[in-house]
Amino acid sequence: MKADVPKQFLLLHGKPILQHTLERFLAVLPAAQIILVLPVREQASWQALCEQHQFFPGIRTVDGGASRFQSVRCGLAAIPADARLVSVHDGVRPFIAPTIIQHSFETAEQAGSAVTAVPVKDSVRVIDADGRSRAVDRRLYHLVQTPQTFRLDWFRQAFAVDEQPFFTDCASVLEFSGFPITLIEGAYENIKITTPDDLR
Ligand SMILES: C[C@](O)(CO)[C@H](O)COP(=O)(O)O
Repeated sequence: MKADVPKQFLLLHGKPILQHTLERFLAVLPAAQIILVLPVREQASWQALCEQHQFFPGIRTVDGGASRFQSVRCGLAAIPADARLVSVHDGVRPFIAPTIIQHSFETAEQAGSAVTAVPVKDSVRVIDADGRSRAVDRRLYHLVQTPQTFRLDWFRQAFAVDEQPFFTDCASVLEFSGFPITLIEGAYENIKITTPDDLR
C-alpha cells in the first residue's frame, strides 16, 4: 500500500477500514461472536484507533501468526467448542453486502461450506513454463472472495494439517482435506483493498 500504517488501519470516510468491515458484520449478526486476528505488533495501534474513533465493539482480539494459515489457526483456537459455523473474512474487504453475509451462513448451514466468488469478466491467459502465454476459457474461472463460511467440525479437521504453500484461503485448506466447496455469488464491489488504486 506504500503507507506508514497497515492498510486495515487507513481511514476511509474518516474511519479505519477495519471498523467499516466489522460494522457490516455486527449489523447483520449482532449475536455472533466475532474474533479479530491481528499481528501482535498492531494490537496497541488498534486499541488506540478504537479509543480515537469511539469504537468499542466488545469483540475478542487475538494475536495472529506468521502466515494467513497460522493466523486463521490462532482465531480458530479462540472459538468456543459448541459453535456450529465459522466464517472468515478479510479485514480489508469493507464493502461486503449484508445479503452476502446472510447467504453465506444460510448456505454453510445447508451445504457445509459457502465460499464467495464472482465470475471472471476479462479474458484470461496462462503463462506456461517456457514463458509463452495462451488463452484459456474464462468461463472455467471464478475470482474468490470472503466471507468463507464452514461447518466448524470440518474446519477444525482441515486446519489440523501441516501448512501447504498453495493454501491462499480457507477454501484451499478445506479442499485439501477432501471437503466439498460450495460457491456462492459474491459482488465485484467486494474488493480487497490491497494497493493505493483500490483505496481511491
Ligand atoms: C482470501 C482471499 O481474499 C480470497 O481471494 C485471498 O486469498 C487473500 O489473500 P491475502 O494475500 O491473504 O490477502
